[in-house]
Amino acid sequence: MKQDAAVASGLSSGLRTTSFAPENDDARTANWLEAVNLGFHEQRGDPKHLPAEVDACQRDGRILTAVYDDTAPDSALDPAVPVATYATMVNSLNVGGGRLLPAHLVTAVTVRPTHRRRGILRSMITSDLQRAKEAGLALAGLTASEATIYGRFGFGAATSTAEIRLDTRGGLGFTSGTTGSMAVADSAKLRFLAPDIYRAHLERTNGAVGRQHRYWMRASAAWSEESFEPDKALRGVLHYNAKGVPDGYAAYKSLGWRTEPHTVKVTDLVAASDDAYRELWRYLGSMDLVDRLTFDAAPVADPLPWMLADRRRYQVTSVDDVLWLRILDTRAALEARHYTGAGSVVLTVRDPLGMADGVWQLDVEGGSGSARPVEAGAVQDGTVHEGTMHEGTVAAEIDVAALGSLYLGGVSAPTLAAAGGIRGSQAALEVLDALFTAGPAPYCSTHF
Ligand SMILES: CC(=O)SCCNC(=O)CCNC(=O)[C@H](O)C(C)(C)COP(=O)(O)OP(=O)(O)OC[C@H]1O[C@@H](n2cnc3c(N)ncnc32)[C@H](O)[C@@H]1OP(=O)(O)O
Repeated sequence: MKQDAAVASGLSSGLRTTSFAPENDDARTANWLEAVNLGFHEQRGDPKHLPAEVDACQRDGRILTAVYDDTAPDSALDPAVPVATYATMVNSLNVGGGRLLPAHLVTAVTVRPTHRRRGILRSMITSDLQRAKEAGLALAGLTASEATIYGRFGFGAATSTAEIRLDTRGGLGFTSGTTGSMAVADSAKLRFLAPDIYRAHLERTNGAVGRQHRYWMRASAAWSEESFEPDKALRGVLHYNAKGVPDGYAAYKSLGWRTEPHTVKVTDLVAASDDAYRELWRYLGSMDLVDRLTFDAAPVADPLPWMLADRRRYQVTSVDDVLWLRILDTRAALEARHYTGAGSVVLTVRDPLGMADGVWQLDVEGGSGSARPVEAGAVQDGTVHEGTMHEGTVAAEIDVAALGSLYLGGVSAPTLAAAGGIRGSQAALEVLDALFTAGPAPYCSTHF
C-alpha cells in the first residue's frame, strides 16, 4: 500500500514532508532507515539486511514520515536522505481487566542535528496526533529517548520497569514447589512460539502493549540486540503448563567468563501465567557456574522477591519509565478502561493542544465507566455548582499529561496532585485513587 500525504503544516520553506508505507526495493525506504541510523548514532545499514528490515516494518504496519530538505549544499548527504523521520503503527494496549484498546504508537523520531530546534518535531507530532484522533484512536503511546521531550505534547509517563540483579551463588531457593515442566528451547522454534505466548501475556497484563516483529527475531537469536546478525550467545528456555502447553519463555546469555562475578543477562522474559513466571526464574536461578543474573525489564511490583527463600538476593538497581501515554479522545479513553472500584467524579481535563480538553462526569460501576459531557458552566473554580444534575459529585481538574500517567494506575492521584498535575479536594483524590489505581500495577516490558 502506498500512502503519500503532504503534511507540510508548520514547516519552514524549503522543507517537504511525505508519509508512506515501506516497500521492498524502494530507495525511499532505504534512505529513511539510513536517516534513523544517523539520528540515533547507529552504524550505517548493511544493504544485505535491508529486505529483512523492510519486512519487519511491514509486519509491524509502520507508516513512515520523512521530511526532506532539497536545498542541501554540494558534498552534503544526498537530499534523498530525510532530515527528519517519524513512524507510527497501531497495536493493542491492555487497559485492565483483559480489555485491549488499539493505541497509536509513535516511534523512530529523529531530526538531523543541523535542523534541530526549528519546530520540525512539533510540526510532525501535532499534525500526526490530530490525524490519529480523527481516525478514531483514543490514545497515543511512545517510549522516550529522553524524559524532557514529550510532556509538552501531552504525554505522561504511565509505566515503569525495574532493572534487577540477583545473587545466585549456590542457587536460588524458592518457597513453593514446582509446577509444569521446563525445556531448553530450540531457538528456531521459539521464534514461532513466542508471539502466541506473548499474546497470552498481553491479554492478562495491565499496561502490556502488542510487540513488534523484532522481538521474536531477538528472542530466537536470529537477530542480536545490536544488529541484524544472529546472536550466537543467546539461549532460550520454555515453560510448559500441566497440560503441556508452552506458557512462558526467557532468553538469556552469559556475559562471558571474564565477567566478575560470572553474570548471565536475561534479555527477555515473558510469562502468561504466575506458574510460568516462578518456574522461569527457578530455572534461571538454579544454573550451575552462574553467580549473578541481571534483567532490565522486571515489573516494579515484582512477585520475584516474595517467592525467594532469601529475598535479599534480589536488588533493584534502577527504575525507568517505559510507556508514555497521550489521551486523544478523553471520553473514549475513559470508557475503554477497566475499573476496579465504584464511584463518580467530575473531571475537567486541560490540554494545551486542545485535543482532549473538556469536562466529563465519570460514573463507574461493575468494572465499566461511562463519561458524560458536563454542560458549560456547571463546574467553576473546581467545584460543581448547586442546582445542576452533577450536584454532590466530587470534582477535580487534571492536566492531560497527568491523565496519561494516571490512566493505567501506575501512579496515585495524591502523588500527581502533590506534583501539581491534578487539582481537587481530598475527597476527589480518594475517588480517583479508588477508580484508577486500586487494580494491578501496570507492566509494559516492550520498548518500541
Ligand atoms: C518516540 C521516539 O522516537 S523517542 C526518540 C527521540 N529522538 C531522539 O532522541 C534522537 C535525537 N534527537 C533528535 O532527533 C531531536 O533533537 C528531537 C527529535 C528530540 C527534537 O526535534 P526538534 O525538531 O529539534 O524539536 P522541535 O524544534 O520541534 O522542539 C519542540 C519543543 O521540544 C523541545 N525539545 C526538543 N528536543 C528536546 C530535548 N531533547 N530535550 C528537551 N526539550 C526538547 C524544544 O525546545 C521545543 O520546546 P518548545 O516548543 O516548548 O519551546
